[in-house]
Amino acid sequence: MALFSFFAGWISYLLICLLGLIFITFLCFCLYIKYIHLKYDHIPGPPRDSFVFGHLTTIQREMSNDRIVHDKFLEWAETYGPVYRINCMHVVMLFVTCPDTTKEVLMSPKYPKAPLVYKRLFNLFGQRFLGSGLVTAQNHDEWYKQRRIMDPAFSSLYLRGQMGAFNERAEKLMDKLADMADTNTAANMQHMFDCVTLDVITKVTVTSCYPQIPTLHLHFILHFIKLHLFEYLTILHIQWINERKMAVQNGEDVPKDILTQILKTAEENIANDDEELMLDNFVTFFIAGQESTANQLAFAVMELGRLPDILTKQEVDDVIGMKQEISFDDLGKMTYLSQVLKETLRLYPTAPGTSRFIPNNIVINGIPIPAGVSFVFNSYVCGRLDKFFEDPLKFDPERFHPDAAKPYYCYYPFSLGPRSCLGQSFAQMEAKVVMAKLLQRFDFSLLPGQSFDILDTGSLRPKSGVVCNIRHRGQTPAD
Ligand code: HEM
Repeated sequence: MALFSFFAGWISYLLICLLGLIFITFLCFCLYIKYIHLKYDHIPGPPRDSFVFGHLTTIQREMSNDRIVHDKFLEWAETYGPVYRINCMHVVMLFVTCPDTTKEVLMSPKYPKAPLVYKRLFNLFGQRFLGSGLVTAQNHDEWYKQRRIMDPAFSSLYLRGQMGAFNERAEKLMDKLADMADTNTAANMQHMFDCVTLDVITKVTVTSCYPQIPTLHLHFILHFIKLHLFEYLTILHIQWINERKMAVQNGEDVPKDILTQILKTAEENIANDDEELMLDNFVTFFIAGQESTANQLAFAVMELGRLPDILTKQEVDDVIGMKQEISFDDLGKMTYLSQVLKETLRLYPTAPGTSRFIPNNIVINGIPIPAGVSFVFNSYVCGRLDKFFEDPLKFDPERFHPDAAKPYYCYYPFSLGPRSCLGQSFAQMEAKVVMAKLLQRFDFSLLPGQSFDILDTGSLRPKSGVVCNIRHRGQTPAD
């Protein structure tokens, strides 16, 4: 009995100590939050939901209520101006729409990507995801080394050489659409574009290994990728990487494709994690190279389906007529189609923003910003602010007419500066080839009753899937 009371006494004593410790830790954390509030509260921003959680409750409510959180960020930008503050516990994020600050920060290598955001992409669901690949690399020197090596695979010369791949893969999609037109089957265009962009990135990344792929069904791959992304990519990529390494070792003539460049990034990596870096970049290119372009195409078809008065067909007919093989020079001549694609990304920036860590004091519009904070540059918000784009919700490709004034640091769907999208030209060439062939061959109309809402899964995509009736050009609906 005495032994029991002795232990019970000790356990209660330990519990009291533990509770005391938790209380003191919480108190210190609250004091730190208070200090952060005092440091940044002179910056305008919406009222906090609570002292500890800051604006997290509102943000989570927006996300869970099937709305897109970027509309809330837009509402706050309209209310609080070119820089406003968001608190998430002890973290402060500043949403910046001031063009001069956007220029100063994004165009400079001095401001690294915000660790808070990009460290989350290192792993996903406990698995290594983008790791230290190009999008997520934090250290400037390590990133620069990778970027320098990857650049040649995205040079204009190399991309010209990829026109065959873009044409061939887009042609496969057209065949599928022709079947659907013949059988009067509605097409989920988002799904169609998901397949074609996966097909293209696979073909272009691993030119020589590619013949193995057609045996796999692309729809199946897409589903599988979504469920078991990392495992799938890892197995496939290790196989491709090993085959290419062997080819290099045997002195074979290897293509200068993305895979060869990825192998080089690892060769030059001083840290000894070269295998991991290769896989990181492989996953990075598959993710970055597939979804955002597919979503852009789907949004473009959605808007063209909504607004049949936007006439893209005449230009396509004039430039490519009946020919199947679109050339690099043809792409440059389809300027109106470029305007349509640019306007699509203004309203629907499929990768909606970027962020930077600010290690020094800075002033925005006369407001002093103390060092140690992250800036968020949100292209969805900028693209929909009427101070930058008049009547912003109107889809109007004339905004990007070659003679129109260029938007000044308020339009950046591919980000800006040294960390801007490496695949921008690749993506827009691919999108143009697919759209030009689609407009050349088919008329499409949206199935009635679909919403035009946006689904935010990190990248933005049309919620409805953009389901269309497809007809051969000139065929009347009753044919
Ligand atoms: C419509 C299509 C695309 C859009 C809207 C887009 C948008 C972006 C944006 C906004 C960033 C900056 C991300 C950030 O700062 O967090 C980025 C980076 C990047 N994108 Fe894209 N992208 C597209 C297509 C592609 C394609 C097709 C590829 C490759 C084949 C690609 C490869 C990359 C890479 C490697 C980076 C990281 C660049 C670096 O930090 O050096 N993207 N992209």
